[in-house]
Amino acid sequence: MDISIKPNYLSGEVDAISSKSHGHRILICAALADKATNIVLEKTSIDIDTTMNCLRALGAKIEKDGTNIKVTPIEKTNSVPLLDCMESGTTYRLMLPIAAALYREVDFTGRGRLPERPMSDLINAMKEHGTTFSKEKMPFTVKNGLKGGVFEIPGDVSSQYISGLLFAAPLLNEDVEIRLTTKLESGNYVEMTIDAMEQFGVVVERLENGFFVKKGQKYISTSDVTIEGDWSNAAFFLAAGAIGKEVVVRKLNMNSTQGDKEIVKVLKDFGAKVEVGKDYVKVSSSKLKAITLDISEIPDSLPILSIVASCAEGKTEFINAKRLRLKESDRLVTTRKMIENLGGKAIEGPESLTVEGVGKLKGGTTESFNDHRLAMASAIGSIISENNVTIKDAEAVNKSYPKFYEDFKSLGGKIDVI
Ligand SMILES: O=C(O)C1=C[C@@H](OP(=O)(O)O)[C@@H](O)[C@H](O)C1
Ligand SMILES: C=C(OP(=O)(O)O)C(=O)O
Repeated sequence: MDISIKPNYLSGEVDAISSKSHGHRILICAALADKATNIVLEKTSIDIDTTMNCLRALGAKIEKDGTNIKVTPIEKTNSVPLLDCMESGTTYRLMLPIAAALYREVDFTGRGRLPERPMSDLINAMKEHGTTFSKEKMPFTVKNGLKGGVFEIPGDVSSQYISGLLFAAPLLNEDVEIRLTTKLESGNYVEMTIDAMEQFGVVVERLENGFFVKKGQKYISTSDVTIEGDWSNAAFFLAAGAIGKEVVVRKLNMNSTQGDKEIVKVLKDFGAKVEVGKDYVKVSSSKLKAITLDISEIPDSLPILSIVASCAEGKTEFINAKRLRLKESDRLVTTRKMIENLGGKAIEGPESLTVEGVGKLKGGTTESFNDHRLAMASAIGSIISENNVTIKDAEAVNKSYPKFYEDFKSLGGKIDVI
């Protein structure tokens, strides 16, 4: 689907959708627990549905009734489960150690760029613990289970490796220590994992250089869990406020462990007017100034922040961005191309992106690059464009935010499908 957006300010209020990252984690803990858990999840996305389907393949029962989801824990089957991770990195890296711990044999497959995204450090760490893989890349068959002990793994490729090993740890018969061989990046996502595990009764100890999970712990079902609002996706509309008129995003948890709640501070640093309420954030524009931002802890915010940077006086530098190349697209390349396609200026470094503030973008034709965050950032870019913005393959938003264009229109956005 290609769409054309007529430049127009967005204004008004919108509810944050359910967090993809929190959703994956609570579904996983519920599927590994001792009895059924009820989860309230406002809206799913392809990635959350993908995790649900993988848990079903492992033998969990997941029933949806509107926004209520009942998860009945995994009962192992005699067949060889097939886990299709679609294009979800989180599903793949979280489910691989879990599935290997539960089943003697399990098949994995995936689509799009996912089989090419990094996995070798996790695969090698699992091989050291007895797991065998029919091939180095999906589709493959995983056999022989997973043993506990000490896992050595880098922390600067994907934090999802660590989250996956942590989730699997209580399923193993030995203590598990995860020893980081580099500094941990995207560390808040690991905190979110530990938080979810603790909510289900599993204690994770933080070591100076890693994590420790004592053997013999069990996931224990908790009372109803509501999936919190998604800060990574709220960021798109909060940014719309910063470059346009007043926008309010509701249903956000100010005490969330989601790293992307940092958007509040970042927009303030750019100079936007930001008001934080009990469960909402209100943003409106002011004179914006360029900043230098270490993006390593909040990688998913780069595409939308580059749109904000296009509006800010001076050159904004996004540094420590090497892992941006490992996402649904190489986001240093695709974010640069998006800005260029829309008539702005961006310079790509090996591990950085510099965006020059140009005030207004020209608009024009860009594409999603099959990356939801690029499609959403381009749509928000239309606000500061002189001409219409055409986005090719705009349906990429379905990966994390299927009702993005609906919400965009509810705030006054003007979209035509072409
Ligand atoms: O664990 C998670 O839910 C995620 C971790 C991050 O990935 P990396 O740890 O690979 O940076 C983030 O980019 C991704 O969108 C979601
Ligand atoms: C990188 C992302 O997701 P994943 O790694 O789960 O594919 C994302 O949502 O931006």
